[in-house]
Amino acid sequence: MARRGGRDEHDAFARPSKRGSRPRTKQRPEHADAVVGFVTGVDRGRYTLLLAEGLPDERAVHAMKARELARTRVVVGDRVDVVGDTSGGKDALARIVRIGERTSVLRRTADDTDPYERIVVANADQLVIVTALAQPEPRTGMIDRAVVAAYDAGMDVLLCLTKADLAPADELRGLYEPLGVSVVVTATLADPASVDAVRERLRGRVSVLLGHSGVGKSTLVNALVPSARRATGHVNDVTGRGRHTSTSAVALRLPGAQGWVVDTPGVRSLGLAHVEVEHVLAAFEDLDEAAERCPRGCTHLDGAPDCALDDWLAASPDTETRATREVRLTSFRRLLASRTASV
Ligand SMILES: Nc1nc2c(ncn2[C@@H]2O[C@H](COP(=O)(O)OP(=O)(O)OP(=O)(O)O)[C@@H](O)[C@H]2O)c(=O)[nH]1
Ligand SMILES: [Zn+2]
Repeated sequence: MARRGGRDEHDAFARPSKRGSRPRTKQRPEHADAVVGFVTGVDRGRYTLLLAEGLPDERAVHAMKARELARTRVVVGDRVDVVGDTSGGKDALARIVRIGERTSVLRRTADDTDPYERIVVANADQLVIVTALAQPEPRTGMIDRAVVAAYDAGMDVLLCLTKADLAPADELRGLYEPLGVSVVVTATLADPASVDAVRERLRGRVSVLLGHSGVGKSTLVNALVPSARRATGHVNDVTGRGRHTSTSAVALRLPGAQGWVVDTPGVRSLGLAHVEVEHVLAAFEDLDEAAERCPRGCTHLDGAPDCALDDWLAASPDTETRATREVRLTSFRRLLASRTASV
């Protein structure tokens, strides 16, 4: 359900024609010489971009935002137009003049540590929820919430269950597959070949990796992108933090330009205050259709008066369909309920 493509606007920007089809206005300088860059890193107002991705003149450049974008946030995954010194030389500094329309926006809600709602990553296709099968024990409340955040953002979900050498995956698989979540099981250290299934699911896509400290996310990232050399190890008992000092997201390219993984070392939870039920519902075609007959403002939760999802279940044509629908509805309602659960 993640929308790929949608690059037309950017292609238009990249077109070298000086007589572009867009009107010139005084407010918005044309910047006909702008080129498109992909934001791979953000560090205190300094952006790292990849230009001419996949072309012979592909290069990384550093850039700042143009003054007119001072109040606009640029995040990892953004496609931006840049002007100025785009040569990619060591001291070259380009200028971001426009941000491309975003196909998806993964947000985190304001919380105790950060009073602002923020966009974490733009234009990602899928959220990879990295969860250990043991050490630490999986917490389904956290997984549910991440699924909600991804569906709200318009992203697919891949549940990556790590440390399969320590515990079986059947139970979690049974909980999440009915929600349309793809599941892969890995044992990165004991069985490096198990990572191939993850690689397969990442190919050609922009994927955000999200996981709690100690689940083996850095170990996985290092297996996927050996040049990344993410710090791995145990959690600091005193601070409760991992060894990472950086907290901003960074996009890492899979070998052979087979897609991007965005690591989010500082993001421990996404927060769901901004989530709209309708966005989550849209990820479930069958339920979405059935819910068209719900009363206005229906919460679709268990016991919601006249919720058409109950009628949809009751109208199952046979026992097998009923069993499938029941699992799906129960799982969906569990997801919705996780929005307001305290964790
Ligand atoms: N048994 C087992 N241990 C693993 C596996 N993958 C990683 N580990 C171990 O789990 C611990 C945590 O791994 P990391 O990769 O550092 O975990 P992380 O999720 O990046 O955590 P932070 O570094 O705190 O963000 C390390 O001691 C790893 O060696 C696995 O497949 N099986
Ligand atoms: Zn309803």
